[in-house]
Amino acid sequence: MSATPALSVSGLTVAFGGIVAVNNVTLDLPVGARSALIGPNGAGKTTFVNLLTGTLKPTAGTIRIGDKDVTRLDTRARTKLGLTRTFQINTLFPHLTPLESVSLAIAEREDKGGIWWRRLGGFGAIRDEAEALLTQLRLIEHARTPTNELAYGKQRLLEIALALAAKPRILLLDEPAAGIPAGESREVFEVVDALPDDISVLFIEHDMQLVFRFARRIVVLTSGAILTEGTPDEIRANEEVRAAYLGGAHV
Ligand SMILES: Nc1ncnc2c1ncn2[C@@H]1O[C@H](COP(=O)(O)OP(=O)(O)OP(=O)(O)O)[C@@H](O)[C@H]1O
Repeated sequence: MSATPALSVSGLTVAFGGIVAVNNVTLDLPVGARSALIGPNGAGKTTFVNLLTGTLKPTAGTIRIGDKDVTRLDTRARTKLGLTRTFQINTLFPHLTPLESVSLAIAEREDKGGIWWRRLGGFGAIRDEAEALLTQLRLIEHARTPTNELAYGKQRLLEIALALAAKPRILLLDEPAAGIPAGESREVFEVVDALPDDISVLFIEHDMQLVFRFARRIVVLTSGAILTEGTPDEIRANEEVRAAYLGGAHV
C-alpha cells in the first residue's frame, strides 16, 4: 500500500447560516480503503461527501487527492483526478440498457460523448470495456435489458458501474443499498468488496449489519464532527459510540 492516502481532509468545515453541518473534520482515506461513514440522521454525512466532490465549498479546511490540493477545484476537475460518487437518488436513464448506459459513460470519459450517436457498433473498444465492467458488477446477463425492467438491486449496481466507468481512484457511495431488499443489498457490497485494491472506497450506510460486515474501517460522525474512527471491532467496543449512535443495535 502507498503511504500517501488516496484522499486526505484537514480541518474541513462548512456552515449554513448558524448551522455548522461539517465541523473541523480531519480524515485520511488510505489507498484500498473500504471505509464506512456512519452517524445519525442530520450528522452531516451527505454534506461531507458534497464537500469532497466540490458540490459545496467549505468555509475552512483543505481536501487533497493524493498529494494534490483540490480544495479550490470544481467537481469536473476532481473527477478527472479520480474522485467519483454515486447518489442516494436514482439517476439512471430508464429506457437505456446497462450496455448503452455504461458505454455512454465510458465515451464521456474518453471525451467521445459527442460522437456517440454514430452507433455503438463503431466503437468496439468501448463496448468491450463496458462488457468487462458489467461482468465485474454481475450485470452481464442483463446487459441488454432496459434499465426500468431491472430489479432495484441491479439498478443500484448499474449506478456503481457508471461511477466506475470514470475509472476512479476514489469511489464515494451514498447509501448504495438504500431501498434494496436485504438479499440483494448484500450482493451490492460483495461487488464493492471485490473491487481492485487501487480503488479506495468510502460509503455512507445506515444498515449496521452491512457496515460491520463489509467496512474495514468505520468513521463515526455526530453533529458534523468525527466522534471516533477505527476498525469494526474498535467501534463495536466503543461505549461512546454505543451511547451516541448504535443504541441497542445488535452488531
Ligand atoms: N444546503 C443546506 N442549507 C442549510 N442546511 C443544510 C443544507 N444541507 C444540509 N443542511 C443541514 O446540515 C445538517 C447535516 O445534513 P446532512 O444531510 O449532511 O446529514 P446526513 O448525515 O447526510 O443525514 P441523513 O443520514 O439523514 O442523510 C442538517 O442539520 C441539515 O439540515
